[in-house]
Amino acid sequence: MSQQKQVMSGLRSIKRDFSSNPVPSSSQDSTPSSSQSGTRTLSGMEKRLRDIQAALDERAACTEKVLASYPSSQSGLSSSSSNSTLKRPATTHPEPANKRRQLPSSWNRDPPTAHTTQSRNTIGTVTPKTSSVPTKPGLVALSQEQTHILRLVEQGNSVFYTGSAGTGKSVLLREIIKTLKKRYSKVPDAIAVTASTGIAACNIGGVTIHSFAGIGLGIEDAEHLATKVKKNKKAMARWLRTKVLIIDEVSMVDGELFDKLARMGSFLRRHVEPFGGIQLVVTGDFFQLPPVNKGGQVKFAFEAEYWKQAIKNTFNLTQVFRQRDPEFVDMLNEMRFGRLTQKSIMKFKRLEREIDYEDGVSATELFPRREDVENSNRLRMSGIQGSHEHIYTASDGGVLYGTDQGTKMLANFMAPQQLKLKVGAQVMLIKNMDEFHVNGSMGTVVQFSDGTDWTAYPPPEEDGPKKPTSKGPAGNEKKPAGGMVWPVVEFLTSRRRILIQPEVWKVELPNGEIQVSRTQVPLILSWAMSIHKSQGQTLERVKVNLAKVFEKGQAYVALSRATSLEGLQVLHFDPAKVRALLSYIISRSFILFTGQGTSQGRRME
Ligand SMILES: Nc1ncnc2c1ncn2[C@@H]1O[C@H](COP(=O)(O)OP(=O)(O)OP(=O)(O)O)[C@@H](O)[C@H]1O
Repeated sequence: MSQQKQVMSGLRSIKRDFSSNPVPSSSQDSTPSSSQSGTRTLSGMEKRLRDIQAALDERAACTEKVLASYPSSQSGLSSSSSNSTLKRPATTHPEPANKRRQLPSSWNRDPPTAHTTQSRNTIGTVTPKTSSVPTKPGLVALSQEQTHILRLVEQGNSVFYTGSAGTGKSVLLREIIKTLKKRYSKVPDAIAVTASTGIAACNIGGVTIHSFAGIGLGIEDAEHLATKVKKNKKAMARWLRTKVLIIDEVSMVDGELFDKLARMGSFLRRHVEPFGGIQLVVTGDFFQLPPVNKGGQVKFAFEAEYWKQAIKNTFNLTQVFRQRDPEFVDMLNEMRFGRLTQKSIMKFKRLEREIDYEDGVSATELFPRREDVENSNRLRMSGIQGSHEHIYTASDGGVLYGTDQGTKMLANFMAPQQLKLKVGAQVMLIKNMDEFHVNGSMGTVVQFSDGTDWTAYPPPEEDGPKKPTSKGPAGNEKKPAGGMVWPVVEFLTSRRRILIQPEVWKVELPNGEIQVSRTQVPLILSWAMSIHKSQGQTLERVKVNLAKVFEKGQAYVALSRATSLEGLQVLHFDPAKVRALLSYIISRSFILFTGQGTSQGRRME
């Protein structure tokens, strides 16, 4: 029975009930449950929580009204419901595919499927034609709550949706972008896809919010910035033509910046509403990485003056897809909300053990600093003896190529400028290929080949003549004279050997102008990875040394990348480390918008 239980996270309210999830006195709890508040004198903080709860209830009621107006027959789900409350889907969700937050260029070329997302193969493999290409697991059917949000966006509503790690925010965002781009296919520049940071922007094929707005560092006040934009034809055109502004990883958007953009939009578009009436689609998890603190007090976007006015619909995705073990989901949620029970603390501490992976593919160690990542990967590479090193140098381009800005943008790509590989190197795929080989899939380089004797995957014609498949044993490198050779990777989960050829990444403005592009083999060394780059990633084997984690939110981001407790090793677990961001958020009452999460998925009623 428990295996059938859907893994849920988060509430849409603080009206939670801890009776089935008691928090012992030893827990890290600092926020009262509302059930307690009615029975004794309320503290100042409790009163504040209660007041904001009342305000939140009002807003939720408004959102529910909008939902209720949406006809259930359009949900596209078998278990559609006209009930305004977001319900748990009636059916068990399909097998989650390991995907990371990225919108590969190949994604856009997919034929549109009704509210399903499917990655597309672009790379060769040795898989013989007879092995049928599975399609089902790769089809990610949006859950009911994801579909509701998509519908609201389609109806032109400004929306902020959040959810704990692994609740499918990125999957939904990809679908929203795809749907909107299709709808506005005849209106150039209508959809602006942006994110708070370069890395996050690259992951969704967009630009940074600064870049979109044309504000440089954005230090001046809104009036000055607007005057600056007026003198910049391209930036001005973007502001005027944009119909929908998408902002991903909003937790890292500074509240002051949000207000400046809101005001700029009003000036530039001569429209009294924040952002000049542009529809907003904002997503992120405020419990993950916060805005970069430039010395002063951090102000989150939800604390911005115009936040409430700009975004009338707030949602919390509750169904966790990344982790399927309810115990792990609960542990992560306790951590997210700073309510770690003694039991969970002990459980996390027990994850210090070494894990011996018999297949030789070790866990990806997540580090806060890039230098540690590079050193770790370099050390492991140099430990591989007797194998020739292949160096792949990226081919870069775009209108900003060669400028400082362009160089910074290129540095945000997951794909490195120079990729050094050997037979035996542990790698991670950084593009989606098919349902089993996705961004985040781990494997080992087993040989290099020019690809002449490899079949395409999936085969172009089911009944066509079979081409010979490469059967080179691991380590048997083929180097045809004068030709390029590409790495062949044996993937951990599928056990398939796939020839990996270059792919293209682009930073593109809404008008289609390519700011920078990079063509590179879509692999990175994966013995180690930075926590920043891991954000949005789904990893089966993860190792984190919490003694090295220093930034707020990093511990939660790092640990929540793992799909299971079995594949997670945690060194120096310290509950204090994971509390840091929470105290930030609680002090700003954001918890009220997200609530307590459990595997049961309690919601606002
Ligand atoms: N509707 C769905 N059905 C099945 N699997 C899904 C669905 N939505 C998301 N997933 C899967 O869940 C995993 C996590 O999804 P995703 O990366 O979108 O979550 P997220 O909320 O963006 O996480 P994070 O905040 O940690 O980046 C992925 O493997 C994704 O394929």
